[in-house]
Amino acid sequence: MKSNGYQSGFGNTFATEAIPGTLPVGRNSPQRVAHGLYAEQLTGTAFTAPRGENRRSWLYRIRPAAMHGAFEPYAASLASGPAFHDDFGDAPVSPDQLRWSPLPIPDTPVDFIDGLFTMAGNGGTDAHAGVGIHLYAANADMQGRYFYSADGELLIVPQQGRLHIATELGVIELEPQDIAVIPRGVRFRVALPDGPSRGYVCENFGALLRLPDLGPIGSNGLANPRDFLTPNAAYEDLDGEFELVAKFGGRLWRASIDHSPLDVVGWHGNYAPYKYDLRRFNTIGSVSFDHPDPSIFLVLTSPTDAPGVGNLDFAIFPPRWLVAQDTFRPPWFHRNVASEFMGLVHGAYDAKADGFAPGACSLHNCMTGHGPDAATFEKASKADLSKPDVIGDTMAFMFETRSVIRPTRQAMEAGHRQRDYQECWAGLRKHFVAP
Ligand SMILES: O=C(O)Cc1cc(O)ccc1O
Ligand SMILES: [Fe+2]
Repeated sequence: MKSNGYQSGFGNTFATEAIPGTLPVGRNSPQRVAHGLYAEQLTGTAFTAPRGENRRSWLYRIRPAAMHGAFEPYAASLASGPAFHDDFGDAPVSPDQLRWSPLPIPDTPVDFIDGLFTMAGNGGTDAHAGVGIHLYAANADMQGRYFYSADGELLIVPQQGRLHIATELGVIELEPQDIAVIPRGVRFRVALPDGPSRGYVCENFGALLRLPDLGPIGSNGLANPRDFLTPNAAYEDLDGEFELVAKFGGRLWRASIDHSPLDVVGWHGNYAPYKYDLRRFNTIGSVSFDHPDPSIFLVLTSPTDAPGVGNLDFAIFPPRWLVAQDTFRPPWFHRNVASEFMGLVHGAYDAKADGFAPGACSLHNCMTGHGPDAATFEKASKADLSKPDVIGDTMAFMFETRSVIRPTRQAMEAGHRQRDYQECWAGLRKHFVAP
């Protein structure tokens, strides 16, 4: 399925048709839809959600989404069964700092769905709160099968290789340093134009992601709404023996389907996938002294009922100038009430000299001490502050949540876990000399 381009704006009410004259005018559900299509509504919020929060779209499609065989539990072709689930377990979570090297690319054909490996999470779809955090490593296109999650919206952060995401509402083409959000329920298929591919996925069980308020920053800055792109309608009219894989209640299910569900010829509404190029982020920082709190790096937030407290905050650490005077310029040592899962898409991260390669990830839970490693501390404490410093080649990110992030058993046991991570602080020497 080819891209038909994009419409710009965050959360807009869009109207798009792949064949002219598809969308009904002045109503949503006429007695007969143009071109013999079916009308179907897809809601992403409660019917009665306040207008500013209300999200729904009307889809005009070749066959209704109801048409497929019975679902049965999905047994992945992988020997160990699906590694993609919401089993965050009830085992005690240690407050240790944790870090993992990049997930190895498989040496047998594995597509995006079978390549998903659940690392950590909290809450769940029933609680309408929390997140699931997953890595993917894949090398094959999803062929003859389609996927949706009924549990949460999917924030996709590719790290290696482009993703061609054909969705019911149109095509999204992503490359590393772009992100995409696929809403709960929207069916899609992922192809990998570059072959071996890797990245991160955060499934959001809470309120839908939105742009944060800007407070005293004003009416512009950080991620600007017009840089968010939603696809124009595109469809395929395919009959065949296909599979529909669903994530529902934290588990994978499969059903046979005798046609492509990507058969939406036109749609209108404000519940739709979108993408954003992280390089468009307008980065704001200190031009006097001190390293600011990372809230200035917020791209998207899923709020909770508590003012200012995120269910999921998605922040990035993009290229920027460091000019602060009399300041330790990299991230300071800290302990936070929030829990932080970090990844690196590109380059190097300014708090870690070694061991945090693109594709790696780390987890620093509530009140767990962390910060620059010994080599970074040594270098930044002696840096010449009379000159500005540019961090050119970097794109790190953080999924931050209000609740403790529980690493899965498979993540704790994984071969790519760096069991010696805490050693990165061991070289911090005692400098104190009592006067
Ligand atoms: O490296 C981290 O742990 C993330 C982080 C970055 C920063 O600039 C300030 C605080 C913070 O938690
Ligand atoms: Fe941190």
